Amino acid sequence: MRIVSVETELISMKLKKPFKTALRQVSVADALIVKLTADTGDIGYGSASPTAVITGDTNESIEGAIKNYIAPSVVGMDIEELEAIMRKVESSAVHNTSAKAAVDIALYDLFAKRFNIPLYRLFGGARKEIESDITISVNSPEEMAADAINYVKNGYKTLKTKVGVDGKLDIRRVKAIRDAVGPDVQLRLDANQGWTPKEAIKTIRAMEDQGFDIELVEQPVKAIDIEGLKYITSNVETPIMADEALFSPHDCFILLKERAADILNIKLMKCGGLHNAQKINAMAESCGVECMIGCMIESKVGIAAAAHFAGGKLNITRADLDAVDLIEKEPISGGVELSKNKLILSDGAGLGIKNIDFDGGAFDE
Ligand SMILES: C[C@H](N)C(=O)N[C@@H](CCC(=O)O)C(=O)O
Ligand SMILES: [Mg+2]
Repeated sequence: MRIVSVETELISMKLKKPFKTALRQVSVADALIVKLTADTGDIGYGSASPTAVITGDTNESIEGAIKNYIAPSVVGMDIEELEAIMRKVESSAVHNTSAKAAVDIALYDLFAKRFNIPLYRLFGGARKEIESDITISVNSPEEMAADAINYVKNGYKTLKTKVGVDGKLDIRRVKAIRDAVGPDVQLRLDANQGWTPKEAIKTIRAMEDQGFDIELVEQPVKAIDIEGLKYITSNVETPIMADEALFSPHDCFILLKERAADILNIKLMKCGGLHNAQKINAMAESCGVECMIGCMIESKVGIAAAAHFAGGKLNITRADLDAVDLIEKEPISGGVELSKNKLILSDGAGLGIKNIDFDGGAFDE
């Protein structure tokens, strides 16, 4: 099964409500869909999302990297030589992790189709239902509490609360949510690099003292500040998760060696796809560190790939794959179906994507 062409198409999907973090605000989810076609007519789908404030990748850079660097390195290759193809993708350009992830996902979709099995079974077949949290954008304490109540009504048991915009106000935000939802809902926080190390320790300790019962805090400080991250991890009781500090398998090695975080957040757009995600998860597991699978504001193709990965691996103990529930009108069918707070994986071959609607047409299986 040889790869004969690589096509890309941009889709823009309106969000149900603006998504706001300490780093950015966005109302539309853009995704560059990749379609790999093999000489047998089989198709592999992938997807990349531009999150310039985190990965540095934009729609234009993703499209350019795929067209001019990554696609020429995979066309003509036999999908059964997956390891060799991955080396080519990796060495086609440095960085550009979102573009690499899109092609990597499409390659794994095609590879699993070649052997006619669902992708999660290829990764280990641990489970076919993944429970996700849902994100509460950073807003006023009152608006965040109202959002929290709605999400709990819709079946969510874990709320990922965005903070990182003023430590003192963040305490009021989290208090309002805890008071609104009661003690049985799990709360995790994501500061998206918004605090200094000292502010993080002060804020997290205050939340501990007030009994907010926080499951974990994600990326409290700047991505490059590994010492600061380690300082926080060693000085609070609440578990700390690395997100923007973890892109590559090498970043994972440093975080594990330094014991800078308690838990790791793997995202395909940061690490360059499923190939590196497996390396990161294996390294973490061998050091006794659990991983969460996360996402950007992504298409259902990217979410399906991440969910299939989580479905294969027992060391992925948490999922933040809520983008699929933030989009107003879903243009993609198959891959994964949302049932309240659970993602149910497709048993079709590969990702199980059935159809992708674009404004002017469709990619059909
Ligand atoms: C969407 C997901 N719940 C999430 O919060 N992801 C990122 C931010 C992604 C973005 O800005 O698109 C995270 O920091 O965990
Ligand atoms: Mg995060």
